[in-house]
Amino acid sequence: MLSIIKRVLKLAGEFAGKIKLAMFVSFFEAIFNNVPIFIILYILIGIMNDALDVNDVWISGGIIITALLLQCVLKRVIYVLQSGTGFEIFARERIKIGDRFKRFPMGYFSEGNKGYISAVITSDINFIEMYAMNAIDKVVIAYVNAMVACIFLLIIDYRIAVISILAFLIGVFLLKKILAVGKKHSVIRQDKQSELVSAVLEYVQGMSVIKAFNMSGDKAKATKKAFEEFRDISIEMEKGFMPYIFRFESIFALGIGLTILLASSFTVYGSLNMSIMLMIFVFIFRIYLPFNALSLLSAEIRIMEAGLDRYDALKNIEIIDENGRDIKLDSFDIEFKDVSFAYDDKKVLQNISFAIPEKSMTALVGSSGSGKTTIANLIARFWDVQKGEVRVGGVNVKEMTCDSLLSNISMVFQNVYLFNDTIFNNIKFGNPEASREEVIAVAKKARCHEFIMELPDGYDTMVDEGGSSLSGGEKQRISIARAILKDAPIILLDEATASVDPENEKYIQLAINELVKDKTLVVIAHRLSTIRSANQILVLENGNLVQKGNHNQLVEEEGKYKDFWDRRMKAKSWEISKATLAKD
Ligand SMILES: Nc1ncnc2c1ncn2[C@@H]1O[C@H](COP(=O)(O)OP(=O)(O)OP(=O)(O)O)[C@@H](O)[C@H]1O
Repeated sequence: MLSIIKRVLKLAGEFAGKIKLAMFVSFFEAIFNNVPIFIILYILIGIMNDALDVNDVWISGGIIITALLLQCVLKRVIYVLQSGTGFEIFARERIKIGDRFKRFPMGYFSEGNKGYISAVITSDINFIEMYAMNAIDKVVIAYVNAMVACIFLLIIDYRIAVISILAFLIGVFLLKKILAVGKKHSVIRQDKQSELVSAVLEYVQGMSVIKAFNMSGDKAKATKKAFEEFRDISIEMEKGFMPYIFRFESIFALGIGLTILLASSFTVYGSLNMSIMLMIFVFIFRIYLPFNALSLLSAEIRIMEAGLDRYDALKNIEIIDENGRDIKLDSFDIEFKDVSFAYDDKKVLQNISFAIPEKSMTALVGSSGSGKTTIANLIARFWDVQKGEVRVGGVNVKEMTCDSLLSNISMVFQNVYLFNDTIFNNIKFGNPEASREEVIAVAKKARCHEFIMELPDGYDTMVDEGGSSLSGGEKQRISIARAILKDAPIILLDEATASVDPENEKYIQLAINELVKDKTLVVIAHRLSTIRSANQILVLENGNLVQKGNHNQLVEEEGKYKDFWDRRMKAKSWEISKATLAKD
């Protein structure tokens, strides 16, 4: 119970002072909460012993009203101190973890982990921010009430106090057990919840494929299985701690019963005053009832603890640039020195070496799966190489922070992602400081302005998540506008292979021409004209660099490139003759 308070305080950082102050005030609020009961008992005893005058009654009434009013004031102070604190803490934590995500290796963002991340950032954190402050309050009040009642019982009759305190200690022990059992199950339950989120995400994201291939049955089955597993573990969890809840409540029932029996017997046998007996009857409930409330709260606390465990685990994922420095580069050449790389066990690049001079254009060519995208990803340090070095501007990328490296790089890839925001903000993402005029100027350069102006709200038109409301060509031009705005000296570009209509292709090419002026350009090239105009062509095959040189040099050599070029030229002439035949 107390551990959840410690953990929330640790997480609270600069807000910890406010929470501690709220706890301190809660302590007094709980004390004032007991005052009316003492006074009522005082009045009762006075009346029974015929020892109360009107003055005493007035004073007692005054004390009760003052205590109740003070309690209201303190409640208000607690509310002011606590209100919004949970939301403040977790808004800050979400921003912090969001920043950290940028520094995780890309490999971490697998489908399975996406579900895990979503579950932690949404369900787990939401739950904690909603209930943490309330839980802290209830725990403090329960402990203070029990403490006051124990002290009171010790003062008035040690025999009864021993019984009550014993039952109370056994209850605390059982409460710990309930939490331990609950925590064990909560971990499994929350893992199942991540699996459930992954399954739902995959089901929804893949809906177009599922529909196209009529697979709704199979995929729905997987999602249904995830729902059923989640249901089963939730039921198992309830069953797991039910015996302990039963024992916990039984011990307290036994404690209350025994105390009442003893107090009545002592009174009958004359060793206890009747008024004291009455006080004991009242106070015995003051010990047990708050703890009973805590047993109910234990369900919330164990979910919070498991959520905090998962959040801590997410925060402790090793970031890729732990030892990186913010380095400002003076030059923007790129070098691979004997680089080997594998995705987990899958070897993808073997002993690759090449140099890309500043402000030159290098085309990566090779069959599908030969490792072209991987090379681009390694330049941006989305992953770290296992052997060799990737150097940018003469500096090993492992020595830099991701932010300082990526400030020099723009990536324009085929699978463009647009955020669920306005077109304007999607472009501005390239440079958050840019003015509206600058955004419009780059949109014009990227040949987006015309189609944006035809949208219902122009630049303020909302884009659906992922950009699904725009065509592939339009999305790519927006991503080029974003990159032009960033104005990074290094451009990593994946030319479109997907067939866009000739009109769109012309516009994309014009946009790219604007983007790459005076830049170090690495292009995963598919168009023959791009390949031909590159200063350097790197030919890859199964993760090996098999040839390098410019077009004129490579077509003279026997090898992969000449085969590839001859094949492409043949295909092109075949396409031309087919078009001529069609015209004839
Ligand atoms: N995240 C990943 N995890 C595991 N394997 C991967 C990952 N990304 C790529 N691969 C594998 O690495 C190899 C090289 O992939 P890469 O995307 O670099 O090739 P490519 O030449 O760009 O292919 P394409 O032209 O089809 O895009 C492939 O076998 C691919 O399946």
